[in-house]
Amino acid sequence: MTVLQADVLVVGAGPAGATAALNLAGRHRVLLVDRLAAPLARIGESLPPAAARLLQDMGLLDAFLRQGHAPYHGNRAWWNGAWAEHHFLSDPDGHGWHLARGTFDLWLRDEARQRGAALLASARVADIAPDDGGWRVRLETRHGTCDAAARIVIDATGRSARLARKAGAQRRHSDRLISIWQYGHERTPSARGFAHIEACEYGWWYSAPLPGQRRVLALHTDADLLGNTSLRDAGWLEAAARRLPATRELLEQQGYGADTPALATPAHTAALDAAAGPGWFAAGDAALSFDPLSSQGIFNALYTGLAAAEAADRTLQGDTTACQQYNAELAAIGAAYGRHLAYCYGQETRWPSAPFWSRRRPLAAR
Ligand SMILES: Cc1cc2nc3c(=O)[nH]c(=O)nc-3n(C[C@H](O)[C@H](O)[C@H](O)COP(=O)(O)OP(=O)(O)OC[C@H]3O[C@@H](n4cnc5c(N)ncnc54)[C@H](O)[C@@H]3O)c2cc1C
Repeated sequence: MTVLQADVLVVGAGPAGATAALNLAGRHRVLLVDRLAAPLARIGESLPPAAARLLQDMGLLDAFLRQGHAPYHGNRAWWNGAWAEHHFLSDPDGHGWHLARGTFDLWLRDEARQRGAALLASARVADIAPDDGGWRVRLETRHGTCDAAARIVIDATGRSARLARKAGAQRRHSDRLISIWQYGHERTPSARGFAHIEACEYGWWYSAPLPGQRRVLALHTDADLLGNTSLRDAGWLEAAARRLPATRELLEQQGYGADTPALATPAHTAALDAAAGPGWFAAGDAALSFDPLSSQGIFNALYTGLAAAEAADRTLQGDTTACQQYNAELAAIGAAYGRHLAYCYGQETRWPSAPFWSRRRPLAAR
């Protein structure tokens, strides 16, 4: 059997994996593998302003700006019975972006390839085992099974954290949040470029304008709080959104009409007990998955993809401290995120005994 040889094998070509690969390519032999032929259309489109600095540092900003993503000027939230607005006008980095997500993910994947990473798409990792100081990985492709050998692996498989768990790391979930979402069109183009959020007794709603007069609408609630029949009714999500005072007003103003089926996707907070070990690093959602209320998931994927690339490079050069430092950095990011999230949920106090909100109250306040 042919064995593909690489210094670094990156599994998962989402934002984290593609970023890790493009930052290592040219310096090392990089193999980037993804089970999908091309990224899927998916929710997760609000990119905060600070991402511009990261993209600039990686030499990607000019190409990114040519892609026509919609400007994201801030958030408007109906939270605790009042409007809270956060404008990026005062942000030194300027505005953020509402991404055409498929275009963005595909472009990053392509950048990795152009910088010299070998891309193997439609290939799934079936097994991984330590081998000769590195790793041997079994890949299932459209043309059959093949093996890859690498000195370092980067797990960028998203929420499944497939490789890190195989390497012995444990993934800890903090809640059971899910998102039910769908796309639609809007008759009136969104002039303000704001993300909209509205809290309700069983969770919170989100909507954002997308390029091309499109809009995403989503409900975030705990999996056990969603009625069994909800998803079987095609019009349920939009009808429920139109019963909420602030979201109804937004959808009416924009002339929104849903035109895709509603899909459910996991959106819980989770983290690995270790984000790296001997010869492996986890980046993006694989290491730390964020509640979408934070709007930090893609930024975190870019940041940790870059950090994992740097740690892998140092390890290949014989630095034995890179793994430990990476773990410490990710633990600090996780702790800061946890404090910020608890603060945001703690600001909504209208339904203290509702399961969704009481589960999110700090232990000391219960
Ligand atoms: C409801 C919801 C809303 C969100 N909204 C936002 C938002 O507004 N802003 C924001 O910044 N973030 C948001 N996010 C989070 C954001 O989408 C993720 O944080 C981001 O996609 C993480 O990137 P990643 O590369 O780590 O993982 P992913 O994007 O999940 O990529 C993982 C890749 O690994 C591949 N893969 C998985 N297993 C294997 C395998 N065994 N073999 C080969 N390939 C494999 C997959 O095909 C995929 O391409 C949201 C998330 C959810 C759930």
